Amino acid sequence: MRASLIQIDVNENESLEARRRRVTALVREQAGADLVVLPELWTTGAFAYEEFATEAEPLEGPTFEAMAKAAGDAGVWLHAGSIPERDPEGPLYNTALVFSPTGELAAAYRKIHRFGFDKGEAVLMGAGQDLVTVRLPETTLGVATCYDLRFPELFRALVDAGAETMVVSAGWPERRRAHWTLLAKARAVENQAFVLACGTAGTHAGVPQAGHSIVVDPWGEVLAEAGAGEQVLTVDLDPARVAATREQFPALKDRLLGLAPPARR
Ligand SMILES: O=C(O)CCC(=O)C(=O)O
Repeated sequence: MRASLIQIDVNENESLEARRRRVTALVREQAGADLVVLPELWTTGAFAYEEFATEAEPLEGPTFEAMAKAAGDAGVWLHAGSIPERDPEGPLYNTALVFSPTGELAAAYRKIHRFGFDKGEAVLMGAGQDLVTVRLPETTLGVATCYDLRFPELFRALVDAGAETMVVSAGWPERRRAHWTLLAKARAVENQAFVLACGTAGTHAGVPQAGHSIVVDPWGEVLAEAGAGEQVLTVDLDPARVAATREQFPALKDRLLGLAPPARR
């Protein structure tokens, strides 16, 4: 299975429309991949709090339309990162979109853990409630967004829901890059799953971004890691490694604390 993570440079020198056009072209260029992943809130930037309300889109807005078409044109599964979603009957949400290779919406995931403590996303957006997994022919994706990476219980719940490949789209800041790398590896090792973590490059709203998108295998080995700038990180994965690792080192079967055991394969 070939995955391409597109680590987009998000900065204020480029208009949202220009970036959407550029990203659409980049996705189309990934024809031949099985899965393409984009970062969190790449239209506005994850720290551009003032723009969340002004640039929020209905679920099926311009970014949805562009990404659905790009997925269909390229014939790839596309985790299109997230958008600030305007729910006509509720608050804004930080919503990730996943499209099938025919351009159909396969899943929408509203970020559960909002970042900012008492400001920013934590007060400007509503919290999602639902876990999201997506069945691909080769693997089952577990979907998470940025700050979610700090909450191992979410990933364990995704394992219980059948996830084998955790896809994390993010706008992670440079000053906590060490946490990003460490947590991506930890989530892979503890869940014996692939982790595909795609962040942004550049600086927006005065916050330099970490870049360093990373792909970790179920044994915790780093298969690929991006640098700081805009980059397409392409990697070939063997999805059978998940079952093999869980079989050879069956730590998930030793869970206690009253949690449901993982389904046996
Ligand atoms: O947890 C962190 O350090 C960064 C989280 C974040 O930037 C986000 O969720 O948007």
